[in-house]
Amino acid sequence: MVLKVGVIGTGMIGQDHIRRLTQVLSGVEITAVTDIALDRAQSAAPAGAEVFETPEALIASDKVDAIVICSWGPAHEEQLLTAIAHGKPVFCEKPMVTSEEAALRVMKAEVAFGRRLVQVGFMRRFDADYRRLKAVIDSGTLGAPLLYKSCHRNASVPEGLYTSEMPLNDTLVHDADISRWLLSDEVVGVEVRLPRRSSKGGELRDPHIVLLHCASGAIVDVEISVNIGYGYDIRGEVSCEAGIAALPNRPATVISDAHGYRQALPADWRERFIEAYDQEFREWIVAAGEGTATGPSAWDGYAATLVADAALRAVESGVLEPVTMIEKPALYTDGISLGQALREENA
Ligand SMILES: NC(=O)C1=CN([C@@H]2O[C@H](COP(=O)(O)OP(=O)(O)OC[C@H]3O[C@@H](n4cnc5c(N)ncnc54)[C@H](O)[C@@H]3O)[C@@H](O)[C@H]2O)C=CC1
Ligand SMILES: O=C1[C@@H](O)[C@H](O)[C@@H](O)[C@H](O)[C@H]1O
Repeated sequence: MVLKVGVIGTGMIGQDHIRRLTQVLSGVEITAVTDIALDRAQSAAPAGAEVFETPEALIASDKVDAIVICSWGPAHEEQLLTAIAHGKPVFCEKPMVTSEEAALRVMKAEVAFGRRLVQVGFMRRFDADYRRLKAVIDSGTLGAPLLYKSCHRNASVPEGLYTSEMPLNDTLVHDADISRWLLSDEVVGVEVRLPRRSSKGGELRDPHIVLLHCASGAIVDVEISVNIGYGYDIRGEVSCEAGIAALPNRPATVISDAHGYRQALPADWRERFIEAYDQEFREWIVAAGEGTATGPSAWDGYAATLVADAALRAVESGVLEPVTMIEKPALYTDGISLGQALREENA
């Protein structure tokens, strides 16, 4: 069976996902696209795909079995709710939504539907290096994880379009999600420290140091730098009781010249995570073909949204801001996490 997919939002990542769904992966066909900029949808539409004027019309169409949302974060909620109302599996780029209330509405709709339909685009979980790092931590050979350092450095962001909230509600969400997943923990509090402001990026608040306090007591130390200039540099190192486990540097040709030994860095997320996005969609196509979703869920989207909200509050307050989650609905229960186990043990 070939999965018929409609894509909403044909900007940078929408076009990259259209490329992988048409040129790289099998078992899938793009039958529909839409964008508020209709001319962009028209030029991005693969041969044979219909260009719809609205997301609602695309989602309702019988040409579409499943949806891929690549519009801007604030537009995601309405598009997710429409897809759920039609009972169609939906892949939604991060951030799932941009407020706690919106995340609760999406989960409520999915829970009422009674089956998982939503997969959120936290592609790091599909990256082979992150998967190997998690396997080491889960094996327990290094003992309990105590600290995780996560460096998230973008070469540049578009001046004016990328606002001072976005390092926290658009970029940090990846670190929040990967930390919860790697450490099998939950974030219970967030602090933010603002170092000297980078002169690149005008009025943009950059960089940020964010401390995520986890239920187990582990602390995650995140550097978000969005105008680092030299490339897209993603690092991660977990300090455990009996050793350290770290992401390797990406393999690249070693150049020797008058400047010494060098290895190229990826330019941006498309290059660094190319295989991760491919794998994320491979797994999505299988689940969506069965009328459901696996991988990062609406619950994970909710958890990351709470961290972003707390981080934005922490910038204003300068103190540790608590993160309080609702009880996990049974739809999202996939075994007890380490954080939950420790909380119960300490109760
Ligand atoms: N997982 C990842 O690594 C990445 C995720 N993203 C996420 O993907 C989303 C899109 O990001 P980009 O492609 O970089 O942005 P972009 O600005 O290049 O593209 C967004 C597109 O969505 C369209 N759009 C916005 N609102 C719409 C609506 N209500 N209905 C239909 N179309 C609408 C815009 O006209 C634009 O063409 C964002 O949520 C972003 O955070 C982006 C880059 C990497
Ligand atoms: O999701 C992404 C972008 O939207 C975001 O702006 C970048 O900071 C991230 O590194 C990238 O993965």
